[in-house]
Amino acid sequence: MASFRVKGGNRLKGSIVPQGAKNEALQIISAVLLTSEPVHIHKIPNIRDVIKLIDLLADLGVQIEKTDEESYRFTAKDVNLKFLDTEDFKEKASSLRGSIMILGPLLARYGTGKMPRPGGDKIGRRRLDTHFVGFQKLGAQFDYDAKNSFYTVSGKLKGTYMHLDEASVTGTANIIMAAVLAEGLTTIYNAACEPYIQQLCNMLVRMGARIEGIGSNLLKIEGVESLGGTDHTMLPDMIEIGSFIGLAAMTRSEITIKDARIDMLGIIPDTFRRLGIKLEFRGDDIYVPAQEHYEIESFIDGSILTIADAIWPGFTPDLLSIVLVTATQAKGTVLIHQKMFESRLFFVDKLIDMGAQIILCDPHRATVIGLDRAFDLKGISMTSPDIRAGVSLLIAALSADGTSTIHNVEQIDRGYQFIDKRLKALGADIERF
Ligand SMILES: CC(=O)N[C@H]1[C@@H](OP(=O)(O)OP(=O)(O)OC[C@H]2O[C@@H](n3ccc(=O)[nH]c3=O)[C@H](O)[C@@H]2O)O[C@H](CO)[C@@H](O)[C@@H]1O
Ligand SMILES: C=C(OP(=O)(O)O)C(=O)O
Repeated sequence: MASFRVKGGNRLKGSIVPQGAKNEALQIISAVLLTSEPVHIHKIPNIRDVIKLIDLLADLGVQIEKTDEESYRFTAKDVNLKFLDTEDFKEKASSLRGSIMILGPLLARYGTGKMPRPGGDKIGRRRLDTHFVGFQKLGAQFDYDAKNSFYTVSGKLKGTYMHLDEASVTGTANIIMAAVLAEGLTTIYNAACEPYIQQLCNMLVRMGARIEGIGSNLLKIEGVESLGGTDHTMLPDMIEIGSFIGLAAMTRSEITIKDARIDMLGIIPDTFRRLGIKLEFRGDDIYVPAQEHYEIESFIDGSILTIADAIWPGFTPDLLSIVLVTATQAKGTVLIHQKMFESRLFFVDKLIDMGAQIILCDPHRATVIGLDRAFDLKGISMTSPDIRAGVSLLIAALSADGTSTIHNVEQIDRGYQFIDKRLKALGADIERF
């Protein structure tokens, strides 16, 4: 188990380039299984979950060539489906959430797909019903071996109308990837439409898929016989961008986030602005000036601001922990409402130990009463429970008085590329041990 030793209090300064988006990469890399032709993908983040997925594809027989630091060419000509029956597959596929998205492509192209219960953050119940109900609606047979938590889907797919019970991100991606090769028209209503999904759809269209409604919650997909190769470049990771905004505000730092694709950030910049954080758009860069104080807005009627997660184009749940930690040094009060996940707010105990004023109202809601720098948080020893809580604790530690130790930073490495090295380059005092 790796750890970070963080000496807080340094002001950071400089420019940082966001990595390619983690959750987009997991979809896009899965989609290479849909074609026998080469798919050349750029801006692939060098993070644990993505490396694990690439390894899984290599085990399945996909030819993989690293063409530069952040680019790989994938050719899924001869896929070895026997690997799906091995213990090795079960172990590897169950170690990340994103692996679930190889199911749709395998089912569509080979008529069969298997998967153990996938891994990912332990942040509450994470059901997969949307994925499997969608596959079944497309005509697939579904079997669940409850004893071994093993899912199997098989059959020839036929387009249909479906209204998803929830706008699941990975569920929508999986169903889209199945439908592009199904016979006839598939209509997906209540589809997720995150930038990750838009990017996936745009890539599939370049591969020859016929998809209408990209960016909306109503997708119409006319199945085609086969798909060809393409080139694809990942968007900058919007969750990293939000994390850097929070980090800059908490540590009174002046940071420029380069090439942020501001047009794809939705409500994220305005949500940080509601905490009182000043942001300037300079071309496609986001400049965050050093800020001694920032004041949380109230609603127009004077009531306390609530920041809640919602499906896109609402505010992503993956940034709520970062908003929460950032609010601890703001002036004012905010209610953080994590609607989607049940166990994502428990990390606030550690912030409370550091001196933050937070009331955990219930598993979904926490009220943060900002300290307005009346005093610094103090460094403590803590363990990173999940990827975004981990980064929030890192931000708290970097702003704190004294030294903190954060254990289990593999959680952070799942989604933030070389984070210690990149923050050190901005002046952070952080050691991995
Ligand atoms: C690998 C990957 O891409 N992971 C992301 C993906 O996970 P993932 O695709 O697993 O998440 P889902 O979108 O399926 O669901 C997330 C949670 O929200 C709930 N839910 C979802 C939709 C809805 O309309 N109502 C509702 O309550 C689900 O029951 C679940 O508890 O999307 C999540 C939601 O943005 C992100 O936190 C994860 O980082
Ligand atoms: C919850 C997340 O990831 P995963 O779905 O891979 O667990 C996340 O990226 O914040």
